[in-house]
Amino acid sequence: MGLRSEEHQRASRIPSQFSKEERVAMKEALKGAIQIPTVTFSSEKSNTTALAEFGKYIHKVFPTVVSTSFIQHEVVEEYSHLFTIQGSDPSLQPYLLMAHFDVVPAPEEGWEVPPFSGLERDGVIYGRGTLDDKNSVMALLQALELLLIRKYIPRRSFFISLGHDEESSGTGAQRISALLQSRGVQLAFIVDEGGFILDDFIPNFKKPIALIAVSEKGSMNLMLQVNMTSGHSSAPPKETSIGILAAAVSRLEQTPMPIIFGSGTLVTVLQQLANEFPFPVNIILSNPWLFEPLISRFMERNPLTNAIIRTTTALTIFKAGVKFNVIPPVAQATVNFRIHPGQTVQEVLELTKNIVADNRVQFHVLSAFDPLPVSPSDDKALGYQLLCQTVQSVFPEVNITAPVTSIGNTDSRFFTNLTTGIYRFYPIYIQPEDFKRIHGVNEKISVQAYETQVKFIFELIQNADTDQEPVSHLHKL
Ligand SMILES: CCCCCCCC/C=C\CCCCCCCC(=O)N[C@@H](Cc1ccccc1)C(=O)O
Ligand SMILES: [Zn+2]
Ligand SMILES: [Zn+2]
Repeated sequence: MGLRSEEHQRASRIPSQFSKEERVAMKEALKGAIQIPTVTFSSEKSNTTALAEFGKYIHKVFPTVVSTSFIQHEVVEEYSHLFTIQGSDPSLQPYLLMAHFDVVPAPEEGWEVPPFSGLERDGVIYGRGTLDDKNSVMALLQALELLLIRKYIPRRSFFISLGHDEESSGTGAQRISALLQSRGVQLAFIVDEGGFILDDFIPNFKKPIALIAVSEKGSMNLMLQVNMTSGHSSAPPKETSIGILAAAVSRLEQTPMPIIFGSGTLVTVLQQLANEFPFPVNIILSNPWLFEPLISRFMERNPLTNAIIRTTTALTIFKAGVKFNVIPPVAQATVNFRIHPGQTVQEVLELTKNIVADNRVQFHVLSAFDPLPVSPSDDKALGYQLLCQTVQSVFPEVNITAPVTSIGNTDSRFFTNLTTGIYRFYPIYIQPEDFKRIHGVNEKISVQAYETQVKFIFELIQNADTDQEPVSHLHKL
């Protein structure tokens, strides 16, 4: 794709090379960020002292960003941050880079180092938020700081949105989206957390694959409730609220939602992978419809690939009973569904009621949204192409880039009114065991991976200064 003439790019390009002092400063800045325990416990409870401290911290470590005349910094919804970087060419449509600095809780059990210590061991920084998502927050500001120090003036305007409550599906990013909308902003594209460079994941396949998420699964939190008469445990009824509810949720767990294979990004990934395998795997992968049962059986075995082919059902909360000799009148359970792009909230609700098939069980939808629209990934999709171009230059060993659907949700879902091009991508290698560390124990990032993430943003911002305008796309579903 002719994003911009090579000659023009070369002339004004700032090389992504950082001095030893800069490299030390950037890793120390990340460690400092990890040490601020910006924990979101629930939508009602977060560490607001830490959230405020984080705001002061970014002022301290990125002095050039906050003092540059063409950058406006606003605090939104008390703790979130919006940076507006005014480009020199107002004819170019702006874009948005997003991340969040709240983190999920990290009880110390099982951690090799305290989760908020930011300790470095053997070239690896440990701590909650090193992958999700303080690394991205810090890399965005760090890359901008380094560009500004080198007197870089962007041509294309852009925004940096740093949310404070992504982990509780809060309002920080929503308010930033509303603010941009009230200012009449339309964006060329958005980049948020999500996809990554998958490494050593597929058996007997050693090549890395850059997965750029062009959509997100939908979600539903459904509360199931059973009310029965309470009483003395010495003369129990034949069935209790707990027993009926336990049987209902067990049926849900034992009856996975149907496999939906047909549409969208999965077929594209498989077809791209097909070229990399010898006979007969190449034939199987390039004809996914024909070999659907075989491929599905293989994908079902791994929780990550299983999540790609169906709506998932996760039993996450179970509440009943207060005393060993009292039959509780009420039992409640919450089920978290991640909805495949081929289904809707309504369809999943109906299927769930049919699986439970017990009219003593009541259903209460606590929160829900349908799968997100699919952003374009063709050769005219500016955001997607810029990410591919930057992957190629920063990770020359990665030859396969493919669009996927994110199995988790991101703050970018609140921005669908502002653009059709929403891409979710961490420019880092993730192996299966790293994936478990996100929201798990011993979350960590190597110093080298973090430096490369900064380099990626440094390059992406410069690549975005292309004359190319995005072609208007309708959302594909
Ligand atoms: C052929 C190989 C295929 C392998 C496919 C792997 C595809 C993986 C794609 C994306 C990875 C997902 C990254 C997860 C980022 C999600 C961040 C997150 O945890 N979000 C929370 C947000 C949330 C939402 C609603 C309420 C509270 C919090 C989440 O989704 O739970
Ligand atoms: Zn995250
Ligand atoms: Zn998260």
